[in-house]
Amino acid sequence: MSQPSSPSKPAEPRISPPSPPKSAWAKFIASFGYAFQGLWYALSTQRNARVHAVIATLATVLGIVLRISAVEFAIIFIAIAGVFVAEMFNTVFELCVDLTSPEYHPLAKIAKDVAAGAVLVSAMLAIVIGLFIFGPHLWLFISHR
Ligand SMILES: Nc1ncnc2c1ncn2[C@@H]1O[C@H](COP(=O)(O)OP(=O)(O)OP(=O)(O)O)[C@@H](O)[C@H]1O
Repeated sequence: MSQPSSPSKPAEPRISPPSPPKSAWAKFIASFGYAFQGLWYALSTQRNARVHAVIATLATVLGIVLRISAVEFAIIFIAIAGVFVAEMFNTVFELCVDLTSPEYHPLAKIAKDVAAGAVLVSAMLAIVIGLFIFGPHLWLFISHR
């Protein structure tokens, strides 16, 4: 088992402590703000999340160019969201592990590796879905040229 030379240090979040919102509405609105801060943290610190964002944009443009159906778009968006959600939970696990086990620990390794494996499963499923949806459209597009 190879040990990391120094376990990864999570990027310090540049998020100032929230001041407690007053009304129920203010709390509700603030919760959206916190969620967007989390989304921005994942996109700005995780290279894989940015790669997923680029692939998701390309898949959407390809869907428009190939005029895939609404149902096919819905399936593509579900696949895209699945990969993003897996990547964000992977980030959560990495941060929790780094917080609780900054030194090397076999269980920390397993936790991080399993979380990364979940992202891999969702990405492989997205590739299969992409092949099933775009494959026939691309075939028609190419064969009619
Ligand atoms: N505290 C630790 N104890 C044991 N092994 C660790 C520890 N931290 C990291 N590792 C091992 O190193 C690997 C890489 O860890 P790291 O935190 O850099 O994840 P990563 O997938 O490279 O992160 P990112 O998605 O941010 O690039 C983990 O999958 C795990 O095998």
